[in-house]
Amino acid sequence: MKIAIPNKGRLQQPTMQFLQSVGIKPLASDDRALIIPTSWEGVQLVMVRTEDIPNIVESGAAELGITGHDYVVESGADVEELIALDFGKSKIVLAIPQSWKENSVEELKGRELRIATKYYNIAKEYVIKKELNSRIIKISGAAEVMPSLGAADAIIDVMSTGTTLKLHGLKPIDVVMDSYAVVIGNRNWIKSEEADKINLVLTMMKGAIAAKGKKMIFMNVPDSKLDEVISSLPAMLAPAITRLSRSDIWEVITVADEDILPEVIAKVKAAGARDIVVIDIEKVVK
Ligand SMILES: Nc1ncnc2c1ncn2[C@@H]1O[C@H](COP(=O)(O)OP(=O)(O)OP(=O)(O)O)[C@@H](O)[C@H]1O
Ligand SMILES: O=P(O)(O)OC[C@H]1O[C@H](OP(=O)(O)OP(=O)(O)O)[C@H](O)[C@@H]1O
Ligand SMILES: [Mg+2]
Repeated sequence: MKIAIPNKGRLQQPTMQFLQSVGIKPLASDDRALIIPTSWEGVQLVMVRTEDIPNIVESGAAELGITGHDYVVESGADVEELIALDFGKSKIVLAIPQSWKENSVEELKGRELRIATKYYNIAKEYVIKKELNSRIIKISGAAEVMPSLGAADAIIDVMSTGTTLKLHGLKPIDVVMDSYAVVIGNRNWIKSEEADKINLVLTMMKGAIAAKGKKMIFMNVPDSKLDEVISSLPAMLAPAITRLSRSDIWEVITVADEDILPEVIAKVKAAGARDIVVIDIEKVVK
């Protein structure tokens, strides 16, 4: 089976890291190779442009793909968005020159606008919905420079921190949509001969996401301290407890989010836990 992934750009590195956490590791091949075998027998990565991935997956040339939600909508491809990922987060915004007095899209009604964007279809639908008197100018990138060049009045483009807009004398006045990286699938993947393999890949992807930032904590607790240690754990952490053979020591095992780890360790240690061991969790398959 094939997974189409970005061969360059913003999503490339985080996609590779995500696949690594799933256990899908690219095997060394020619740097220029666009189809790469992986450590999972029968799973190949197809390296293509982020914006082409929805159409490639719709065609069935790759069963799965990782791309941006914005490109799924823009392409109009009939694919399934299977898993939302926690990277590639951005907003597609309408931005106008800072020097304009208008601060909302409503105030732009009636004004003639040329909007430069690489999201032609998204922009088209947006200006109709907002009843703007606009002409959409399709460009391939560097939208932020178009207003100061005089090639457009406004833009619809990706914003994350807003630094690029500010640098070019622009201000966002409306969010057209939120975007994030997604795992997409061909509509007929379930009928594919490789459905079992695809299903396993999806299960492992969800497992890696569920495990992210989660730690397993083991500790030894003397009989006399057990109640105190258990009650010092945050309420949602339901621990497993086992008595160590032939001793008055209990082993207490629990799972905690990374961000509350220091607090949990400090509390259980103060309550009498010893030999505290913390282990990364790789997958949580439900
Ligand atoms: N600053 C950003 N922060 C987070 N996500 C972003 C950012 N910029 C773009 N993205 C997201 O990354 C994906 C690809 O972005 P983009 O269209 O900029 O292409 P790129 O990967 O940077 O390649 P190119 O070199 O063609 O610009 C899109 O889904 C987009 O929403
Ligand atoms: O709001 P900001 O945090 O400034 O981010 C927004 C910028 O990030 C992206 O560009 P990228 O860095 O991917 O470079 P590119 O122009 O080569 O695509 C996007 O196209 C914007 O230009
Ligand atoms: Mg970019």
